[in-house]
Amino acid sequence: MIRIDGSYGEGGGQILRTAVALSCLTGEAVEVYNIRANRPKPGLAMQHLKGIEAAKLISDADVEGLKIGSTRVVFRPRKLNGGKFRIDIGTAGSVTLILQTVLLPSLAAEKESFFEIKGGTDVKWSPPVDYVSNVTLKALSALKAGVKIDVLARGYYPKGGGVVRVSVSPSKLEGFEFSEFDCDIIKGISHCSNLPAHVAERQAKAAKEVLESRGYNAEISCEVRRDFSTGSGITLWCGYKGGSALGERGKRAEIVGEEAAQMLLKEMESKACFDVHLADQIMPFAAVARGETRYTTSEISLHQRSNAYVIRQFLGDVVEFDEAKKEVVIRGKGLLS
Ligand SMILES: Nc1ncnc2c1ncn2[C@@H]1O[C@H](COP(=O)(O)OP(=O)(O)OP(=O)(O)O)[C@@H](O)[C@H]1O
Repeated sequence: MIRIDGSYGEGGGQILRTAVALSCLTGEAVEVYNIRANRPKPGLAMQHLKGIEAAKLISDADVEGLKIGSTRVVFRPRKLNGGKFRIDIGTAGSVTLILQTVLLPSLAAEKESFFEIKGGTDVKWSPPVDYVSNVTLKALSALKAGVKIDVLARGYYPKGGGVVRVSVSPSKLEGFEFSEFDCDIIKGISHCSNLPAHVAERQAKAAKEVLESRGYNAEISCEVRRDFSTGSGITLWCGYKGGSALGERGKRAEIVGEEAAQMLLKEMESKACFDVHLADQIMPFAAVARGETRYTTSEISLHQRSNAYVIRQFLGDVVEFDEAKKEVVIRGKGLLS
């Protein structure tokens, strides 16, 4: 059985998600201990628990330690299944972090998979759903992954209730060399629910002004909704880079727009091809693809290092960091060919 130290690197939820995803895909049982040891409340939180439950569902796994606060989990997958799955996180836990657990193994299932996931679509410390649709999936489609995401409702903190439908086709992933960064036009979505339309409009206008003042063209659409939860946010992207921000009570819409624009601009200042987040998200996919994947990143983060650690336990030394060039080279094992 593969053993993973959950306190490695940033010691957060990422190690657990990558470990469980690779366990489902390879069929190898895994034990993860010291789970989220470096977090103020160590062990499984609801979002992590739901991610493991989702992985259990698609792989018919036998799981030990599946409860809130648990710092050790043993996951023994049986057989990967395609089909229809419904996952209700119950809170505003991130739907995109659930996807980080189930997407990779579902690409290896014999049949197509359809997920309906209910929770937070735009919540702190996780990729906004528009980032996944427009940045993560753009990179995954270069690796030939067949994934489609539809957002039916948005879910914000604290009520959640956002709904996404995701279809995943069995795919033979291939490595890809991502070249230098190139940005023609910045795109974006500014959204709000149960708030006046001017909230989304002001977020978009403020972001556009910042981006245009730096010489970029920006096309930002507005989405004004009446969903179950109340909130707002904006996600911007260009090439393989993104920037986003969320509204909060007492925070002016203009500040939200400016924050997202500044986050994207900071990434665009670097000549790297990927932003720091995409650079960790793509690693497990590239590691199982056939052939080599290469990209530069604005930063070699702890999340990337801990993903490399987990990948090494399952697949050997396939990830290499060139610290000077800030380049990640992944020699894929061709498990999906
Ligand atoms: N603004 C953002 N845009 C895109 N991706 C993001 C953003 N913020 C976080 N992410 C991604 O979300 C994931 C978060 O992983 P992390 O381990 O921090 O989360 P977690 O499960 O909530 O863990 P913990 O609570 O233990 O920190 C990473 O893949 C990271 O790249």
